Amino acid sequence: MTKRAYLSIGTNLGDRFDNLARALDLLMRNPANQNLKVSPIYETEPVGGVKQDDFLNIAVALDTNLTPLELLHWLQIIEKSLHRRRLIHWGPRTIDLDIVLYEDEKWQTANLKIPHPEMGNRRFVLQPLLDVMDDDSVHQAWIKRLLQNTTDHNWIRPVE
Ligand SMILES: Nc1ncnc2c1ncn2[C@@H]1O[C@H](COP(=O)(O)OP(=O)(O)OP(=O)(O)O)[C@@H](O)[C@H]1O
Ligand SMILES: Nc1nc2c(c(=O)[nH]1)N=C(CO)CN2
Repeated sequence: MTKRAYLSIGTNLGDRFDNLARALDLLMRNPANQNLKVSPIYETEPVGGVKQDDFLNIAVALDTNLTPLELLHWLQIIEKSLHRRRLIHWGPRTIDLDIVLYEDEKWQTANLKIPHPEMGNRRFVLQPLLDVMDDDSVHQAWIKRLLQNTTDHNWIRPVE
């Protein structure tokens, strides 16, 4: 059964534009993923207290025949192939791919939490997510409300 999934992707190490392009290419190399919609690219202030370079962030919507765990696994393969190293919690990374929403399903396991628990605290997730959200999505009104009410006032600006 095909499901609509929404991902958040961030990068602040190396060639950030190339990292995004490579991540999207790898994402769609899995034939279970179709109908990709990509948000504008935003440059964003690092959130979370670690001093580090600015991020590029995007969100994507896609149809997938993967289960949430299979999708997570595919995202981790992409992170590995882009040589992501996990050094500091909330620290710099070549690429980070998170599942934000998966249809209207809820997951609460050690390895996978959907909706992503931090989304409401991250303008860099909410704004691009709204950009790719389908108008008929059951989530749209909720995401608009989260964006209006978020206490995250770090800057984000679309890249020209
Ligand atoms: N919705 C989700 N999407 C991606 N990973 C998730 C999700 N929920 C839980 N995880 C788990 O989070 C781990 C990733 O941790 P990671 O080091 O990327 O955290 P982080 O990027 O520093 O922080 P954050 O997850 O808040 O962005 C993965 O191993 C995965 O099992
Ligand atoms: N602006 C921005 N800040 C972050 C980001 C990110 O993608 N963008 N990712 C983090 C770890 O998940 C921590 N802080």
